[in-house]
Amino acid sequence: MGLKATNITKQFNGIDVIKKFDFTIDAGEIVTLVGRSGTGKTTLMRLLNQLEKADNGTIVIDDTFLCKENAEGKADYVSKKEQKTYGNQIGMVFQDYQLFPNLTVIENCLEAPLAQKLMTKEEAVQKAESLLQQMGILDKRDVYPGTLSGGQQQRAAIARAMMLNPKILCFDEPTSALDRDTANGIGKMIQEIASDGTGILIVTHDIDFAEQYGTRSVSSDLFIA
Ligand SMILES: Nc1ncnc2c1ncn2[C@@H]1O[C@H](COP(=O)(O)OP(=O)(O)OP(=O)(O)O)[C@@H](O)[C@H]1O
Repeated sequence: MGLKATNITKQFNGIDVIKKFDFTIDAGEIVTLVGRSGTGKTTLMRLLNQLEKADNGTIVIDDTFLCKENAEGKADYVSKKEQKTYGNQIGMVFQDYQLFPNLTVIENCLEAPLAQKLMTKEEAVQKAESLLQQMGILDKRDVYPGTLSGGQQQRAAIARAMMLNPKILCFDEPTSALDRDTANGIGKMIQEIASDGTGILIVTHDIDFAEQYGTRSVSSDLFIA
């Protein structure tokens, strides 16, 4: 069980960035996506997180499809409602974290589940507090993101991304703005999350980090092989 992307093709301006590529993330594994600059790592992560659309192929998490390859090989996207269901199975932590600056840390966590009416306020607060505790920043629950260090913002972004218990959690360059000690703290946190069965995808240029914390590495040099 986990994420399965099959026969994925993505072009920009008629040029293949990803061509007929198969990719999986199993429950509990930490897949690191490494490779030269401009080879499509971020593009693949954006496809899985609905920020770009695949031209061809199938993307599914467990039994929840985002798109299915049709008879002509094109990616047929499911309805908007079903896309939302898929979206709740996957979370993303952005390189610049993208926390809402005008909301406190806990309000950042509450936003998606309450906007989608997926939890009561009490349930959401309880879940957010427990995640902030796990991330070691419960004392920061009522402050604004701008007052946090980079590592603390990363932890707040992870808590927010985990509010809906995603089966897959993606990180774009999680260590790029962090010193080595802070990066190791995040690496251990990621291992802890994976040990509960969440599948992890990490796009990174940090080879040491990938080797230390990844359980499997995929090279984007293969995307158009
Ligand atoms: N929205 C877009 N429109 C046009 N071209 C794009 C778009 N997004 C990405 N590209 C192109 O797709 C290619 C792959 O970009 P991508 O950012 O996925 O690579 P990457 O491997 O993540 O690079 P880096 O390691 O530098 O972050 C690049 O040539 C890029 O210019």
